[in-house]
Amino acid sequence: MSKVSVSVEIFIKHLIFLKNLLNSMRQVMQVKWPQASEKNILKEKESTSLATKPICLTINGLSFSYPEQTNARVLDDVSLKIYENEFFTLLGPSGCGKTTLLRLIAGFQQQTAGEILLGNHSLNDKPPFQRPINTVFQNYALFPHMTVAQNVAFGLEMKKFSAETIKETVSHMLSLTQLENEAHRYPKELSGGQQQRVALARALASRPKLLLLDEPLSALDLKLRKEMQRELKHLQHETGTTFLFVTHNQDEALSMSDRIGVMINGKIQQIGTPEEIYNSPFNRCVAEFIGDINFLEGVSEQNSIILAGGQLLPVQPVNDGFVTLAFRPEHAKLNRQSGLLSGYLKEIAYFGTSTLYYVDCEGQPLIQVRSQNITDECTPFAIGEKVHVQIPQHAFRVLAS
Ligand SMILES: Nc1ncnc2c1ncn2[C@@H]1O[C@H](COP(=O)(O)OP(=O)(O)OP(=O)(O)O)[C@@H](O)[C@H]1O
Repeated sequence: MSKVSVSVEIFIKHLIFLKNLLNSMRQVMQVKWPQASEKNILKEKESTSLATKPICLTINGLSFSYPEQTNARVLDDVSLKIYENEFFTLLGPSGCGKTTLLRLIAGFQQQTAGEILLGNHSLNDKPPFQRPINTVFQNYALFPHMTVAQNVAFGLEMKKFSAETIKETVSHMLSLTQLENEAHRYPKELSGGQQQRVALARALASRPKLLLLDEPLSALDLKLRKEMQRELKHLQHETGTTFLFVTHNQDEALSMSDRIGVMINGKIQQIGTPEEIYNSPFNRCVAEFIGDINFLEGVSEQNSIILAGGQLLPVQPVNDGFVTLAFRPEHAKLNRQSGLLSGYLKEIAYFGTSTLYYVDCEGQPLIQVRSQNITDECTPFAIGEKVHVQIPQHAFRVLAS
């Protein structure tokens, strides 16, 4: 036999060995991955259930640049629908264009392209005072020379409601916001939380069709902020007003909203319920912005993905070439025996209710594993220790790039 045919034979034997190895690993791991069709089903379910709801606000292809920034679009082809009585949150990092979008909806700024509709009526040519929309600003913007009651009555007086209606409405709003005892005090005599409630009472008193809230809780300390989050939800429910709430705080968005629109660099990246946004982020930008997450880089190989550390995952890749997989730290578990990944414990951060472990796995970025501090079932892990990371099959998401 010639040298060439011997080499070919060895090469083929290697191939067969590798193929068998792949198949046996596939069977052992049996990882089942979310398929694109599952995502589509989710979308369809959502759109069918929402299709019957009346629409409050429609934004179609909205774009905007500030005059001095003609090259850069602050908003780039933004489209979304908000339904009546919905608590919709626009979530995004600082500078992504959230306030600008609110200013366009309120009419303080005019879009360069696109359309805004309230119900079926275009707002394009309507000045701010003709739009049945109110705004609650970050700094409250209360009238300092007016009492709480006068602040709340202001919008109603401008609209020339009768004295009796104004008295009744102010009393109702002060009761809803628990400000009855503060009616005759001035803004400077109130705490931050009380001022926030006056701003809300004033904005809701004239029964706007849509209330825009621009980071209204950001000036409050954490405890008060949590209290006000619950009060805001309660107020929205009691008044039945549609809320468009803006924040860069993901916890706030996840805990308060019916749906969230994630905005990054002037573009809406994903719209969904808090659970959809958290559990099924559409792309890496969204996944990175919402909560802690781990990314694994890999290369697609037929029906599998080979991780940078050489591990093989039997998953149908969504595209050829490089792929990104994601999983949340709370879905993984540290272990001393075995796991998909292994490495050395690099850092430990204690958070009271949970502990976050950072594991240095070869060929991957630092992997985070969050463990609830509910039991002391195993000897505590120590920095430098060799550990394994178990990741259940349902934890993985294959992300669009
Ligand atoms: N009046 C203005 N003139 C020029 N550029 C502006 C003006 N206002 C905002 N910008 C720019 O537009 C972009 C979006 O700003 P915007 O205030 O809408 O962001 P944001 O998401 O609300 O940020 P934050 O959460 O910090 O309030 C930023 O790059 C900002 O610098």
